[in-house]
Amino acid sequence: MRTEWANGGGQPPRRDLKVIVGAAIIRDGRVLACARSAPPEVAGMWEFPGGKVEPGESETDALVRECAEELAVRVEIGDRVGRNVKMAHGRSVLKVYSASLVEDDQPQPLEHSALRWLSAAELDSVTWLPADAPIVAALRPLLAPDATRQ
Ligand SMILES: Nc1nc2c([nH]c(=O)n2[C@H]2C[C@H](O)[C@@H](COP(=O)(O)OP(=O)(O)OP(=O)(O)O)O2)c(=O)[nH]1
Repeated sequence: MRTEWANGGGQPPRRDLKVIVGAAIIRDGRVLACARSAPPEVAGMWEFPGGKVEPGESETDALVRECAEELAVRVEIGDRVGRNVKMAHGRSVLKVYSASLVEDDQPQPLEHSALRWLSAAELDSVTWLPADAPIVAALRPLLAPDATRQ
């Protein structure tokens, strides 16, 4: 007998699916990229600030918490950017949202080794974590085309 699952995908729903959220913080036509400081295998690669959604937490709440912890900033969360990206053989999924800084909050690299504001033309000047590639592509039209135009 064939089993139909409520998610309609023909796959058993994963109770252990880990959701990782990232914030594409955009200011003056540039996005904030953050260099990971750990673990060693990904140190120096670039990502969006964020992390795991904790049990009972919404994705938006997780982003607000992670941006405060990692960058000491307040953010307002906007629309999704790009698609869900499956990671770790489908055990986790990356979801990125656009975000804006509240007032004049200035990001501080509390957990990253460097921060950079990138225009569309500068997006490829850093090495992103591999899972971020489709997100970076979807982000491009939302940014200023080069570093001089805003
Ligand atoms: N934050 C973030 N993580 C990403 C991105 N792309 C990507 O593959 N990841 C991966 C790296 C990690 O394996 C995982 C997130 O882990 P993390 O260490 O940042 O999450 P966390 O702050 O909740 O971790 P923890 O130290 O509290 O356990 O997702 C991205 O753009 N942003």
